[in-house]
Amino acid sequence: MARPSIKEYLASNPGKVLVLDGGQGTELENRGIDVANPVWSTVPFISDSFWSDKSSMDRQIVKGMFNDFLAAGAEILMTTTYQTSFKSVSENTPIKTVDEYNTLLNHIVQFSRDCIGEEKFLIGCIGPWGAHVCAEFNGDYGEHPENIDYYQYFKPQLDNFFQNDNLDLIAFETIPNIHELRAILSWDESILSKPFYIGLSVHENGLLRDGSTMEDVAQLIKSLGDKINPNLLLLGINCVSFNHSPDIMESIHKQLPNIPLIAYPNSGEVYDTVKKIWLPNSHPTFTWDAVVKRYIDAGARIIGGCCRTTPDDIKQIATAVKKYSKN
Ligand SMILES: C[S+](C)CC[C@H](N)C(=O)O
Ligand SMILES: N[C@@H](CCS)C(=O)O
Ligand SMILES: [Zn+2]
Repeated sequence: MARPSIKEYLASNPGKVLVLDGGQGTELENRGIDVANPVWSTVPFISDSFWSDKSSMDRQIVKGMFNDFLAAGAEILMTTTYQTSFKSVSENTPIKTVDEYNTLLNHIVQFSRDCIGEEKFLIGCIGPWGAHVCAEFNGDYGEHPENIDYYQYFKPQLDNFFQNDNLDLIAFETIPNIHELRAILSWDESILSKPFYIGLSVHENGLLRDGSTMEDVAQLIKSLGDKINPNLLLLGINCVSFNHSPDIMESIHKQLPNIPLIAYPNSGEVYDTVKKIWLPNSHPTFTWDAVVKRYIDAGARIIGGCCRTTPDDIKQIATAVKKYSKN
């Protein structure tokens, strides 16, 4: 394989900070794909023509997105599979069986690998239960979040991703609820058998979207002691407000100084879950230069952008990473 294991790579290059790509779903939307759909950014991959017609418009758009993130400086990119759980797909598309679902995931991963080449790292992206019920920004998992069978929900996507050698790292992204976090952290190497990370969805006030504090999160992790899955490579935040993200990163680093961090905030706009549109909020007062410096000082090893960030944002991140990391 052309690539080293990401775990070994990060360990043997302690000053290296990898540049991640930007908001894929919103970038596809910027380029004309209508993602206002129950499977959100999975939508282009559902049509047969994406796979049968090599010159299909959607195929060119997805390829163009990867090319532009690469050209901007991304060194690690993800599959566009945030809302591609078996439950979301089987309830909302003509794909109904696990076999058909595995074929879909295999095609998406291979297509993504072909787009980025053999040298770059590829992340298998898994959105939270909150993506399925559109609660990733409020953490509202109903009256008994502790009773949700998270493993059952994630299992088909995990089973596929963990056996696919094209994927270097698995992402549990935009996790807004501490019960879901507890469930993921309870799975050992027999379930999570290669490197993974967890991206938390955190409110502007620094609380997990369900109201849990970063102290609660840290306590949960510390309570695992040496039972923590050694494949947990990084912890961090994604799709949180750009402006508030450095404070949140510093708070996590203070609680958990030994865990390598990952950060990829959104633009600071706010998602309207009913209309499925982005509304302006606080305008950025910081620059990527300032934000990236603070992330690196707080122990970030992977930095990129989430929703509504574009190749231009990734270019600015890459420049700042070069300036502040000991690459
Ligand atoms: C990260 S959000 C913008 C993804 C889309 C959302 N789960 C929805 O279904 O509308
Ligand atoms: N990986 C997803 C994140 C959604 S919050 C995307 O970039 O579209
Ligand atoms: Zn996002």
